Amino acid sequence: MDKYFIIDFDSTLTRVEAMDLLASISLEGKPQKVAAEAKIKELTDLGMNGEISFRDSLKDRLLLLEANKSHLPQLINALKDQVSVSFQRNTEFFATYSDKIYVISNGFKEYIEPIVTSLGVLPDHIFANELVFDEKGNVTGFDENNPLSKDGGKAEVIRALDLDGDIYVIGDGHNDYEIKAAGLANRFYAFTENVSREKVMEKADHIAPSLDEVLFVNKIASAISYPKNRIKVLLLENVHPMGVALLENEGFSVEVYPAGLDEDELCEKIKGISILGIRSKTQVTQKVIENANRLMAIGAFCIGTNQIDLDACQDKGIAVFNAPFSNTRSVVELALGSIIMLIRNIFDKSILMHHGKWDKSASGSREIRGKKLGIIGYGNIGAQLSVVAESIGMDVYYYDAEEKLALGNATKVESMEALLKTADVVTLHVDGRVENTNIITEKEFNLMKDGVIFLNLSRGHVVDIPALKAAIKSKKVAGCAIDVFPKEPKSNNDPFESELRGLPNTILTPHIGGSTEEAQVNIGQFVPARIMDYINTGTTTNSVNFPNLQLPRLQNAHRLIHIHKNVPGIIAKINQLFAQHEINIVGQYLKTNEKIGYVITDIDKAYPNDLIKSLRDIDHTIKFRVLY
Ligand SMILES: NC(=O)c1ccc[n+]([C@@H]2O[C@H](COP(=O)([O-])OP(=O)(O)OC[C@H]3O[C@@H](n4cnc5c(N)ncnc54)[C@H](O)[C@@H]3O)[C@@H](O)[C@H]2O)c1
Ligand SMILES: O=C(O)[C@H](O)COP(=O)(O)O
Repeated sequence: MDKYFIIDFDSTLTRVEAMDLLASISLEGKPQKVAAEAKIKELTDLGMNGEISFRDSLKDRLLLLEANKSHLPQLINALKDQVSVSFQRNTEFFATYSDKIYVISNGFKEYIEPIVTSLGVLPDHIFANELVFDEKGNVTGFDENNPLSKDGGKAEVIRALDLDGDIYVIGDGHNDYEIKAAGLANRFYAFTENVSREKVMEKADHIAPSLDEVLFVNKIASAISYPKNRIKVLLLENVHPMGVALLENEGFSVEVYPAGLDEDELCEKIKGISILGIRSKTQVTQKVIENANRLMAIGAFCIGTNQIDLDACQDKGIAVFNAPFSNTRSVVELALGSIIMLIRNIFDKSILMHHGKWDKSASGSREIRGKKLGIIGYGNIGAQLSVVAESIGMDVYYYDAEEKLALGNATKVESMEALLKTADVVTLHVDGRVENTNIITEKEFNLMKDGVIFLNLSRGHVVDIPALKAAIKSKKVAGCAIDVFPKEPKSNNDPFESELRGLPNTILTPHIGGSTEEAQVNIGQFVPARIMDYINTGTTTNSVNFPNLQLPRLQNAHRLIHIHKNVPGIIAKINQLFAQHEINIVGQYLKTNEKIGYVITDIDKAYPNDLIKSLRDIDHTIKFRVLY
């Protein structure tokens, strides 16, 4: 049975309503422009939702337009840039199926024809209204005999066409659904790439966020390997709206959740999800990964990735990305600010003031100038803090488990013990690996100077909290700032429990070291960009668990992405298959780490179907996908 595609024009084939665009041209410079444009939009929506008769909507809009023939070339030019993105990329569909595609619109032929014929639609497959002009070229109305100027006109046109085959209607308006309602179409696809109308979507057989989706469900070759709307994204823990918007604009189906989820909840939620976005709270455990049946990538919208079982992800071919330095500066500023507040006992003084007590005294208050700052963990945050602290006069010492270049005049110390004995202020900036659990216990506090200032803005589990409490009570620690806790509430609605509550000169902050507008915007841009690069091109730059490969843009080729266990002979097997099938390799890229191999092969477009199956079937294959 032949399939015919009936495609609407305004807001489906183009991103805009052409009459809105015409209004902005024809009313340019006129005082009534803003009001008339708003009214035209309102009338369009009422008509498209089926809330007023189409003919009334058309008449009223034309009256408001005050259009003239001379406005049309400008309109056509503007419309050329407004062809819907998924239609632009699927010109091959128009070329291959030109005898099966009809554009039927209640708009006007005068501007529709030049746009859709340039896509490859046949002139005699275009049905639309026609404008009527006076002798000065002013639009005075429309051809009232044209069936498309009447309610139910689209159905009438299709009936007259008497097409022998299945009829699939793609449109955003109620008037498109009416074709199906009249019993003239087999399926109605509510097209939502540009506008989503609830009332129309309710009636649809299928919601199509892009033309690719229609082609995909009809098993017609599309310009992209997989419709983006089928890629489900779950974003937890209040990821910044910038990140949400970027992923939505990419066409993914994004679900947002404000808090973290516990293991069991996530095991349920993760099913069917292709991209997971989290922050520091959500534990992505082995069990979660076992339940993740479609997961391709995880974005940690933060620095730390200790909350993710990276090995389990690797074993399942799930790439993990983070934002390694987007909030570094924010943590540094909070650390420095806290040091000043603590060394002057500001918080306790402020609390007294709020209780009406005036305690003016210099006793126990000091400057930070010349004090010895001891940084444990001289990574991105530790090193930046070193520079900033030195610039306001602190004497910086650091200890890192790895060899690190001293910045400015900072002094490298050979052991943590030596650093603890030296520093007036000890600040922790180590990463959250399991081995760092309780690296600061009673023993380490005992090594510190009496009256030390202590900060932890790294991870909660690195400090033994009862030992810290004892050190504060004994005045070994004169002040501390703690931003991270072994157990943190799941959301802002859950209570905060800690032994540290109520202790003197103790600044407790709710894990906000990286929570500034600037940092969250940076992260909201950085992580989606890495994820989209990975999904669209296979690029793994900045992945924390995948071999890092920066890949060129894919041009006129198919990209085969093969993730496998790093065992000998896989590349040979892949290339053997290409040779057997006489496939021309355009480019090949390979990188391995201890556990996995990542091979990308760009090949000529033509390849037999069984090649894909053979590649998937190679022993030790973890994941395989094709991009084009
Ligand atoms: N409070 C917040 O909101 C917040 C924000 C951002 C980052 N963080 C946390 O801050 C920490 C530091 O972040 P970063 O970006 O600088 O990380 P990083 O990976 O750049 O630096 C960590 C450094 O610690 C060193 N290190 C690890 N274990 C050590 C140990 N036992 N002794 C000495 N050195 C050790 C590493 O060699 C590395 O140089 C991380 O735990 C991160 O999760 C917290
Ligand atoms: O790892 C980080 O970047 C910090 O711990 C911040 O985490 P958050 O995004 O959960 O605040």
